[in-house]
Amino acid sequence: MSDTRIRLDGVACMRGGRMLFEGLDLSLAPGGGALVTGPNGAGKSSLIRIVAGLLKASAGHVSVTGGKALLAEAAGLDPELPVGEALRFWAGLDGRRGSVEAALSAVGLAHLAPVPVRLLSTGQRKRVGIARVVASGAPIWLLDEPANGLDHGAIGVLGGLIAAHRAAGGIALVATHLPIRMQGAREIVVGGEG
Ligand SMILES: Nc1ncnc2c1ncn2[C@@H]1O[C@H](COP(=O)(O)OP(=O)(O)OP(=O)(O)O)[C@@H](O)[C@H]1O
Repeated sequence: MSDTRIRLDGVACMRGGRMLFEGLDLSLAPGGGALVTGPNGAGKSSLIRIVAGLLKASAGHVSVTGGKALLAEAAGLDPELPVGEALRFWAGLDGRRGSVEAALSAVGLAHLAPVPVRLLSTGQRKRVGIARVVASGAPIWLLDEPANGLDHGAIGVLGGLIAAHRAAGGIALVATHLPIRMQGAREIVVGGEG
């Protein structure tokens, strides 16, 4: 993961004719983390999408080196499939079908592997989304509101997974309006009128 890197220079994001943020610089090397906070509509998700390559910056330069795993609102899991199979579909694309069981255990949901995705609660669905990121093996985690719907214990588990990922040389960029513990992380506050 040594050449893994995120670098933003003077990045701006304009949406719907409104400047959400501009002049944003960010440099994350292996082990690095950044926490993006700000009110509703400030541009947290937009920043994650820019780094994911799904949205073009209005100005500035974006450079991302390394495989990315994105956790967004839509988990992209087939509602009819059992949880384990739904995760194996995605992990299989990365040649990592064998990593699903451990990833489900990491989020404390190994027992839900045979249960159809559509039967999951909100928090369980989010945790399965986190398992999908863990199973991907991607060095760069882009997490958009990963704590939404999680109980206190699960937020602690999430913090531990992010810390372990960074300790192993990964990078985490996390947008959240809930407190998530990320030691030594750069804090980015995006403005906005809410
Ligand atoms: N496709 C789009 N076209 C125009 N404007 C958009 C589009 N998508 C989002 N926006 C606007 O961009 C702004 C920022 O949205 P974004 O989802 O990045 O905010 P956020 O900080 O993640 O908000 P929240 O905390 O509510 O999730 C909002 O005002 C939103 O209405």
